[in-house]
Amino acid sequence: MQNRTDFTRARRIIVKIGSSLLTEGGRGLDMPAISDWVGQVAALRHQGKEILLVSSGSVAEGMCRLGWKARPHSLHALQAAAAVGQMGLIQTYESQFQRHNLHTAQVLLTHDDLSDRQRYLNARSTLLTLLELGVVPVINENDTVANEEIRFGDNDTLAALVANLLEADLLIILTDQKGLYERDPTLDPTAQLVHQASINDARLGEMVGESRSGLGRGGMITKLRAARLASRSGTATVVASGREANVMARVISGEELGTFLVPDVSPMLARKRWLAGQLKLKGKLHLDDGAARVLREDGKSLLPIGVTAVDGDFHRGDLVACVDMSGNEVARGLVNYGADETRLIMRQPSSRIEQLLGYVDEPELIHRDNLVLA
Ligand SMILES: Nc1ncnc2c1ncn2[C@@H]1O[C@H](COP(=O)(O)OP(=O)(O)O)[C@@H](O)[C@H]1O
Ligand SMILES: N[C@@H](CCC(=O)OP(=O)(O)O)C(=O)O
Repeated sequence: MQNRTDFTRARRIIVKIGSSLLTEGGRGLDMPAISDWVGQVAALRHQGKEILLVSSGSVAEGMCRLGWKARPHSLHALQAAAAVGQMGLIQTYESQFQRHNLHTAQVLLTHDDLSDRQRYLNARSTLLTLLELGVVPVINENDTVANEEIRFGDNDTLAALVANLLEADLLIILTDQKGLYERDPTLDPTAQLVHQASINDARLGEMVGESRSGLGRGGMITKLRAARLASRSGTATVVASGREANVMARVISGEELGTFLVPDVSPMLARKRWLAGQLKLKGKLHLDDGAARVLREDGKSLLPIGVTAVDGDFHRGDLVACVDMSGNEVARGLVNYGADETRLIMRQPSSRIEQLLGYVDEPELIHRDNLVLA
């Protein structure tokens, strides 16, 4: 997505709503505002868009419920506030989405969940299943177990990691400013809004500053970093004001709102780079002619029935090569079953996986989204 007009084609969209917006100056959740954003998400969902909300606000709401005036410094006090506040946050979203006949799901993640290969696949499958079911996932950091993160409280990064996890088309970061300005507008009211910039533009780093609201955490620094991270999966980022009327649909329609941080690669190239770059091959799957053909020609997922032999010792989430009957590499990808399990289910239809293993993770051995052709 290199132009705003491309956003009309965006199908999978992450919307991040920051603490600075969600809480009315520390006086608890801003219910009318939340009701409005939920209405916007619901309208997009009813149009067939897949929307995931990354919502902050647990610490701020917890502080309000506990009657605390200042953000505590102790990690455990922050974690306690987050645990109390998350209840209010999720209750609010659930009741608001119910009015639009939509189910929500609470998903609490830590950064570790997304760097561990196995948990990465689990999180991905769960979120994709929720989207297929028409549910709107409401994601926040799992503050009860996160330690460093809560101190920096950075849901911008979490939203970018979710964009990577699901190869989202678009990440919309809603905050209390109209976008990214040349300088912090709360310090310099004459600063101009940046409408569009490449995420590689080195000048951006000099423009962004920290949060000064006392509620938000990362300021624009983490938003810029998040946009760079999101671009690794080819995801485009727009930073815009959550107070702008009907902001989500207007951004998606291509209207020039906020700051568009243009990614430098296409999603496909990004995925290839990612698979090629950070992972070591852990094993090899030998494919029969039919499987090699559907992978090469139809871009299909690899099913166990097309595998004739397995080399190596690998686990769910590891990178493996797929070779044809002459030993030529067809593709490589992240495997859904470990080597021993794969040996049990190879040459078998997916319908037999449960009978053979006692459970089913996925019907595919490698999902096409996790597969890159050689
Ligand atoms: N160049 C900039 N443009 C806009 N805002 C900036 C910039 N530099 C720093 N900021 C600060 O970032 C704040 C938004 O970040 P933050 O408070 O963390 O919000 P959120 O809770 O939405 O993540 C703004 O209110 C502003 O003070
Ligand atoms: N998980 C914390 C995160 C706070 C946070 O990241 O805030 P921000 O990115 O400034 O919106 C919470 O819900 O309060």
